[in-house]
Amino acid sequence: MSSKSAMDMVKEAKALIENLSPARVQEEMTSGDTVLIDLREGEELERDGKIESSVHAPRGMLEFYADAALPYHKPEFDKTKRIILHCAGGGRSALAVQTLKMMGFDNVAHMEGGFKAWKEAGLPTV
Ligand SMILES: O=S(=O)([O-])[S-]
Repeated sequence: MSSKSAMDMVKEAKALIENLSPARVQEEMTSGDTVLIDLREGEELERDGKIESSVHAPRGMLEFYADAALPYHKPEFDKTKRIILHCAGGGRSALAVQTLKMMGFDNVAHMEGGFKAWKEAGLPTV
């Protein structure tokens, strides 16, 4: 079996998913019915800050947070809502979009470039 690098997997994922600019994410957030999920680790949020309206759900638990049949389920993982994922640089979130799609989330996208791109665009953090 041939093996793939992490970056091969991210590249393949990005070709199949919705990649949103930080400006587009901000725009969608003002519409009210969009959930922004931050997949970074707690230490990253403490060190670098966060986007105010985001919900923290570290990627390691993603499948368990997203599965409504499990006690770990987080209500923000709602298949009827628009969900946008972000991480630090857009790699983890691209892979996570694919995972959520496999789990039946149809309206899910990620922020290209992640929190770094959001900050570089001069958008607000807390
Ligand atoms: O997954 S990452 O792009 O934040 S390193």
